Amino acid sequence: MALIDVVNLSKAFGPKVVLSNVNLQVQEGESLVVLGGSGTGKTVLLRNIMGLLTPDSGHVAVEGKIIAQLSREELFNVRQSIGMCFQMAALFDSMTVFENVAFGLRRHMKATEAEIGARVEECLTMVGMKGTDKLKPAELSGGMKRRVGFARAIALKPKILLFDEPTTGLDPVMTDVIGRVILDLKEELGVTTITITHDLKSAFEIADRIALLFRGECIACEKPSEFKVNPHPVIQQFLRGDADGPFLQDPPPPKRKIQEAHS
Ligand SMILES: Nc1ncnc2c1ncn2[C@@H]1O[C@H](COP(=O)(O)OP(=O)(O)OP(=O)(O)O)[C@@H](O)[C@H]1O
Repeated sequence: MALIDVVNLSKAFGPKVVLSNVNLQVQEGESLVVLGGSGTGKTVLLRNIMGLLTPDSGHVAVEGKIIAQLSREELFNVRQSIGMCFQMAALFDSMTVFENVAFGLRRHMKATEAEIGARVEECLTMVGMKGTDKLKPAELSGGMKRRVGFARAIALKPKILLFDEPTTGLDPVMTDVIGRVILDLKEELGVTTITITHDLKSAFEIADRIALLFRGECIACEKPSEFKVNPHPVIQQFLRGDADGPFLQDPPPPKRKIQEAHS
């Protein structure tokens, strides 16, 4: 049985169909990377997995439990097993790094201050942020903020980690650092991960399998080596990062000659 099972998932907002019959299975310990153009429903997929959105049809099951059918208490328990790493880290600006990482522990665990302190230090060490506990988010770089967000997400020892565009806005070197941190977390903690990214280099490093969403449908979900050579024109255009091809709904502006562009 897959740990995360997305079955014929469809979701629309008014007339806008965002996800249409999406099927994805993620096995325990596996790392799935979800690619897709802007606005193709990648975040909507994660929000359905977390039970923050309800499918119009189809379902998401986590450990065999259909998310949309759970009671509040059951959903709360399933969410405890999922660590969410939000786009741009989403830290509480008024709190220190320590308080940000301790936040979930204080709310969900009956632990002494010493136990909380030890767990916060352990999590910060795991993401290479030891010694930053007294800093405020404003004092951190973008990459450091993401790592603190990861530390907060792993604090409650989740079985599943969801990363929503963990490298957006970071330079290529920091993007690589974040990719390595995700790999380390997966290996050290044995967690199952779903990562949404636009960064192909990290995608190929992190993924056991890569899925591509296109116009609401999942058009591929396969090993990186298979994905790379999949002849589907949308996949090949996405890999090339080329404006010409079937990927864009509207045709791209015509290519101008270099001379014209500089005149
Ligand atoms: N709660 C909502 N109400 C109405 N429309 C929504 C809602 N959530 C998402 N959408 C729409 O669904 C579409 C897909 O959004 P989503 O955030 O999943 O895209 P994405 O693939 O994650 O894009 P990006 O890569 O740009 O972050 C968008 O057009 C968005 O406006």
